[in-house]
Amino acid sequence: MLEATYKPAGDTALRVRGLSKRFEGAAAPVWSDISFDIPHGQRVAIIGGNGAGKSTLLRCCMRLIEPDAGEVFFGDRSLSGLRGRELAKARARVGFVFQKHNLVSRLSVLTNVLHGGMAWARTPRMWFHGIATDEHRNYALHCLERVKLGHLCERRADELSGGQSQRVAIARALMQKPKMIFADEPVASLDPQAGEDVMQVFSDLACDESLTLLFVTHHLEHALRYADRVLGLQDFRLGLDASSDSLSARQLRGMYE
Ligand SMILES: Nc1ncnc2c1ncn2[C@@H]1O[C@H](COP(=O)(O)OP(=O)(O)OP(=O)(O)O)[C@@H](O)[C@H]1O
Repeated sequence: MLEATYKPAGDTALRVRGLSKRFEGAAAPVWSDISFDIPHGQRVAIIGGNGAGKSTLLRCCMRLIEPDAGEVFFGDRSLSGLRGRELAKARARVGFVFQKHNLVSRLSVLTNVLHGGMAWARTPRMWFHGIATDEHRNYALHCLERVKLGHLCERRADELSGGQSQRVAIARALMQKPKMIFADEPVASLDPQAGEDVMQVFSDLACDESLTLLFVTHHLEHALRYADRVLGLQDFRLGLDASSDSLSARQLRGMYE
C-alpha cells in the first residue's frame, strides 16, 4: 500500500473490518480484506479506476450490497445481523447522495426536501408540502438554507439547474438528520463551477457540523482539495490510505495505472 500517513484520531464514525466482495459468476473479487476507521467529521475521498469497486464499497458500508466477509460498524454498532426496521434505522444515520439527484420533477423544491424525512416518518403522506407540519416544513427550509437555496423553496424541481438540483438532493439527505453523508460521484454530471459549489457545500457541512463525509470521485483535484484523507482502490484491494496533505496529484494518478 502507498505510505499510510493517516493516523486515526477521535471517536470513530465508521469502522470497516476485513470487507470482501465477489459478485456471483465473477472470476475475481471486486476487492478483498478492506479495513479502515473514519473519525467523526472527517472528509474522505474514494478514488480508483473504472470498475475498481468504489460504488460497491460505498454500498457495502450500508449493506445495500451484502459483503461476503467482514464487518461494518457505525460508531460501536455492528450492522451485521441487523434486519428490517433495525437495519433501516441504522441506515438512516447516513444520507446517501447519488450521481443522479432523482428529484421528483413536478413537485416543489421544498416537497422534495421533505421527502428526505421519510427515513423517520410514521406515515409517508405527512411528507408532502401542505400536509407536513410547520415544524417539518421549517426544518426542510433550514436544510435548504444550509445548501444556500432557501430562496428557491417554492420552485418546481424541473426548473432548477443541475448544480442546484444536486444541492437540493443534499438538503433532502440532511432532512433525515444524518451523522454521515455518503456521496457516489456527486458532481460527475455537473459543469466545473457547479461541481466546485457542490463540493464546497459538502466540505462546509463536514467542517461546520462535524458530519462525516465519504465521497467517490474521479476528480483528483477534488480529492486533494475537499478531503482530509484519500482511500484508493487498486488491484482488488485498498492500495492507498493517506492524508490528502501528504499526497500529490502525481501519486493519485498512479492509482489509475
Ligand atoms: N450488481 C452487480 N452484479 C454483478 N457485478 C457487479 C454489480 N455491481 C457492480 N459489479 C461489478 O463490480 C465491479 C466494481 O463495480 P463498481 O461499480 O463498484 O466500480 P466503480 O469503481 O464504482 O466503477 P466506476 O468508476 O466505473 O463507476 C465491476 O466490475 C462491476 O461490473
